[in-house]
Amino acid sequence: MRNNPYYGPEGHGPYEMIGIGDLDLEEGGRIPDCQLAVATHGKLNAAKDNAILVPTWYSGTSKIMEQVYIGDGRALDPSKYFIIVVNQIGNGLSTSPHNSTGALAGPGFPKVRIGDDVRAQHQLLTETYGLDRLALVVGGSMGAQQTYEWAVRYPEFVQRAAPIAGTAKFTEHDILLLDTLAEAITSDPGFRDGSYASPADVAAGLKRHAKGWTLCGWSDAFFRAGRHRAFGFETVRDFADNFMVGYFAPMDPNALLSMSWKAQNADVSRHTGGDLAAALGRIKAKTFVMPISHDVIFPVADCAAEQALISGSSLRPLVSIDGHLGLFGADPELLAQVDANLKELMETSVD
Ligand SMILES: CCOC(C)=O
Repeated sequence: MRNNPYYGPEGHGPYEMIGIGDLDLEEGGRIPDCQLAVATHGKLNAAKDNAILVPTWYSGTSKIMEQVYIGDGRALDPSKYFIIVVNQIGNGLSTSPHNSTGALAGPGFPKVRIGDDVRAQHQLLTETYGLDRLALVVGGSMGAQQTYEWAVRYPEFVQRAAPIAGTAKFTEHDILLLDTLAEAITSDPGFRDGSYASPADVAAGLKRHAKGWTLCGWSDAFFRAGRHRAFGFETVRDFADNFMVGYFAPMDPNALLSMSWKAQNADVSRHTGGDLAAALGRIKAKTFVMPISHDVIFPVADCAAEQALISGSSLRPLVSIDGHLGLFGADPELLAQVDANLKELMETSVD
């Protein structure tokens, strides 16, 4: 499926495409002429010390980060900071299965790791913007995985880190969860091992994928409180069959599967031969670990266990019955807690 119309500036702009040359991948593949879709907000100051990096999460793009987290008066305030939102490789805007050609197209797209994204982002920031540090790296879910990778891989570069609703090493439970969600797609005969002509051919698989995400992305309390009605849907099934199915239906299955594999294999202890404590011990950034109270994918306990291994860090649970997809910003109290913590973190001086 070439150039899925869902992934364009109309729905996700403005952003610019920035080439970083050939990207050799940790798994052995190579992306020739790798293109990153980048959205910036605000201006880089003369000292080049007001830059904030915001990576993107699974299924998301720079657009939702702009809509939900960035604005005058917010913690991520473009009038104070130069905010760089980089779309992860494989998310449909940056180099991805549907916009690649030849052997890389569709099912041929190579395995991309979190570390590949972070190395590509580091190259972008140093070459395009001339940065030698980041005031903050902040991201949700897979954005948190990239935040941890940044803080471990480039400890001198990252002054502050705010992983929201994510972990540095994906858990066994979560690996099984994403296997199940991926199989919901690949078990659709219309998927044809990734050689489908259009996402519409994989509608049944994407629908099952969406219903799985309905179960793990929100919380039982969210539905019990009738929060789905805030989205305009009377019943839980209506919310699942319309909002969630409608969300995933236009997306490229190979892009989703590329990001899913990436998420499953997120593990900063790759830097230290499997020693997670040693990897997290490398972090120099002032770190606020910010799980969401009712998140069933990245429970507070999983995030707290990692936070305990990061010197000088602070556990800042965000209370919201919305669960993991509280990230989408439907709970204003969650966003208020995010901003209060990020503002406090940004006021924390770093040597
Ligand atoms: C499992 C990763 O989920 C997101 C939303 O990134």
